[in-house]
Amino acid sequence: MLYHVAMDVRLPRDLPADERADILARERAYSQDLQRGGKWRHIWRVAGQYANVSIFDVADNAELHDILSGLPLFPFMEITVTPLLRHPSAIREDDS
Ligand SMILES: O=C(O)CC1=CCC(=O)O1
Repeated sequence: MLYHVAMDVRLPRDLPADERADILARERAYSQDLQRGGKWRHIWRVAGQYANVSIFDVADNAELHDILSGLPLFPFMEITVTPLLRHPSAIREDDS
């Protein structure tokens, strides 16, 4: 199943710099591992915001929840999930 996931990052201003750097490094590694595995298909920065829009390709709601709740930044993000399905007018064969 495909999901559109919007993540808004809200890191506390008083988070110590070393903790911030550690969380961001772990977030990057976690995300890139899932991208290599094909479950995190796309990640886009939202211009002008500390936010991203991502497309996940996972088995079901439970797998998506496990992935999202495992994000090192999970405690510091507002996440909005929108399930997707193929549009009847779509012509690309590789987007479902
Ligand atoms: O910077 C972000 O948008 C948060 C994030 C999610 C995966 C990643 O590497 O950074």
